[in-house]
This record gives sequence, C-alpha cells and structure tokens, in this order.
Amino acid sequence: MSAAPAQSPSEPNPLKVHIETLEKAFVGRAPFCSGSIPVAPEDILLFYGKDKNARRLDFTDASEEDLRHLADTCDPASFGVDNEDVMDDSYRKAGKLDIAHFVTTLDPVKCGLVEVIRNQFLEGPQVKASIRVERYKLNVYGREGFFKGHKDTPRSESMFGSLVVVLPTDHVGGALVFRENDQEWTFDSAHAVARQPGETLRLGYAVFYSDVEHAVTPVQAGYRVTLTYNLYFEDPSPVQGSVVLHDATYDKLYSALQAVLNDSTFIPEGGLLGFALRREYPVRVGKADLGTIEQFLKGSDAALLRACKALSLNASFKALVRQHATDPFSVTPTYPVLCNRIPDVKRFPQEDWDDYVCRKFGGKRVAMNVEGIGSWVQPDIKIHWVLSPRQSLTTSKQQYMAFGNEPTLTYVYAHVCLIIDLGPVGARSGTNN
Ligand SMILES: O=C(O)CCC(=O)C(=O)O
Ligand SMILES: [Fe+2]
Repeated sequence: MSAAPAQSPSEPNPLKVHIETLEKAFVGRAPFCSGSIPVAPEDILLFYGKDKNARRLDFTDASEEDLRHLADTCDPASFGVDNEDVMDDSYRKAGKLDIAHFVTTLDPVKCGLVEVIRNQFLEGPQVKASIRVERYKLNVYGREGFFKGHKDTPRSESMFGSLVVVLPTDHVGGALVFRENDQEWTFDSAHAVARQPGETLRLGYAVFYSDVEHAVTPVQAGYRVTLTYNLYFEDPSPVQGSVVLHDATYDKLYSALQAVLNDSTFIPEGGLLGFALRREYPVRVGKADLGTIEQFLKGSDAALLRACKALSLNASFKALVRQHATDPFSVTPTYPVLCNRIPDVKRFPQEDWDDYVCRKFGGKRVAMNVEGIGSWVQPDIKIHWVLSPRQSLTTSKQQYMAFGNEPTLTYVYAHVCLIIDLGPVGARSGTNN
C-alpha cells in the first residue's frame, strides 16, 4: 500500500488555489460607466428661480453672464454627516438648487440615458429591470468648486445608483473620480462636453453604484453645471428571468463554483464558504433584517446568488458583526459574530459582548484573527473566506458616520456576506453535486 504523497513546501496549497479561483471569478465590471451622448438643443433648456420671475437658460449658447446668474441663484451646497446638514467649504464648495427651484426639458429616457444605464451599466437579467430615475439636484461649481470623496446617501432599499449629467458649458477641471479598494478611475467630464464650433452638442454622463466613493476635483476655469438623479429598481429585480441573457460574471462564477465543487479534495467534509458582498446595501435603521437584500443585489453580487441558485447551493445572507469598544483597552477582545440580521448594537454591554449578541440574535462566533484574544475563548464556526469582510457591520452611530450628499439616518449602507453551507462530497447541495 502506498502512502499518500506528502505535499512539498513549494507545491501550492490546493484549497488556497481553489479559493483564489473563486475570488478571481467574483470580479464584475467597474462600478461605474461614463461618457458623452449627443443631445438636441431643445432638450437642454433650464427654467429656474425661487420666486415668480423664473429665468430661462439655453445651454446651447449660455454666456458667462448667464451662468454667473445661475450660480448666484444657487444655495451653498451642504453635505450630510449622520443626520446633520454640514456646511464646510473645505469638504464641498458648490452651489445647488433643490427640485422645487428648477425644471429642465431634459428627459433621461428620450435622450437615451436610460438605454445607457441598461446597456452599459447593468448586467444580466437586470438589463430588463424597470428603472425609476428621480430628479435630485442641480449643482453649479464655479472656479475652485469641488466635492471631496463621499457616497451618495441611500434613500430606500431599492436605490441602486446615481446618474450625473454634465451640461455642455466651457470649463476646465471638475473631473469625477471614483475610488474602490486600491483602484481609482477618472472621468474628465469637461473634455467630454467640450466642442469646437459647428460640432454637435453633447452631454457628459456618469452612472455609478451610489455606495461607490466619488469626488469632484476642483474646477480651474468656467462653470461646471450638473444634474443629479437617484436611480431605483421599480420592482424587485429579476434574479432568474425567463429570458436568458448573457452575463459574463455569472458565467465565470458558475463555472468556477462548479469546477471547485467537483474536486473531491475541496473541503471534503463540508463547511462554510464566505463571500463578503462587493457592494454595500441600504438598510433601514432599526429594522435591519436582511430580507430585502436579495431583491436589490447589484452587479457581481447578483451574479453570485444566481450561480448559487443554479447549482442548488445552500446560500444565505448574513451580517458579520464586530465589537466596537469605546475604550479598546478596557474590554476583553471578542470574536466577530455572524448573525441572520443586523443587530442594533448601540446599547450592548461592552463586557461579554459576544455572549450577548449570540444569545439575543442567534449569532455564532467566527474563528478569525483577533489580536489579544485569550485561548480560553472558543469560536463556534470556521468560515473559508473567498473574500473576507474588510469592515464590520453594526448600526452604531460611529460606524455609520459617513459623508453622504444628504443628511439622513433613515437608511444606511450595510456590509453583508453571502455564506454557502457546503455539504460533504457527494452531498454538496440539494442536488448532490
Ligand atoms: O456634480 C457631480 O459631478 C457629482 C455631484 C455629487 O456627487 C453629488 O451631488 O452627490
Ligand atoms: Fe455624490
């Protein structure tokens, strides 16, 4: 009888290789798309004002004087920190008009922007989802106007994205910058709308998931005028539609999961496979069950769930909650706890925090590296993380204190995980793959 060959130190660890395969497959498209689109002159008329004497501005030939009048009519734009409206021109220097103070002839459906959202931004069955485009604000950035990095405040569970339309005015600077993990993308919107005499008028646009950090760099000359819209899924987005649409991320994830699960050396005894979702999701403060998340998944997160369903895997959404000690030196460190819902941890006891969360919310302590944890504390479960959560999730005020474009604490962004409970080889799922 020959002994099983010992693994040499130079040989890659097969579990690690499989985990890396899954991680690579769980990469979707960039979290935004941008460009320019031709527009008819009659579609870029603006009527604005705060009293009976509204003014008409035609963007086909707006003069510097016209734009200055618009800028002077604007209110200084604030931004939201928690539920406070903060005015701080080291963070945002711009003028804004609320929807009561302007109307435009621009129709995002007629001018082709909704088509762009479907064809260039959404993926898989969501291409067919019905989308609501809600007019939100008009912003004017004069010389040295800017907006530092922020996420757009979630306004409901079904809000998935933001649309920024840059009107055709001569200006320099004011690029939109998107950041995610270690990546950064720049959309030079001034260049997108610049035109030589006789050239067609064009609108600049950017569509992005509203939980993506974005910023507007300083305007160096001219006026940059934008219209912003909030984007919602009108109905829960179809996870499995009758029409089969090509979805490259889904195909990659399906094949990778299938290949990995077919390998009988991959977690042969069964266990938990964890994916921190790529995007964050709006949850209502104080009513934070994870029930609505499935309906409004974005990009590669939606593809992942579809692939799990197609393979009949037992997958569920969970929140990984970590203790946030007000004074980390005064409490004993605890393991993070995996919960079925998002507990409101604000008033939890600091000592024996994990016991409390487990008891009250049916949570399970997860074996993870925690500095200073005593060997007498035992975790309840181990998760093989394909993508481990970078941040914890709580509803504590500090955790949610994020810079948004609107002061509100009705909805906040939550980090959520998808956990696959894998059976042993031969009984991986409901259909024994
Ligand atoms: O004006 C822009 O380009 C973006 C504005 C923005 O991010 C916001 O209003 O939240
Ligand atoms: Fe924004």
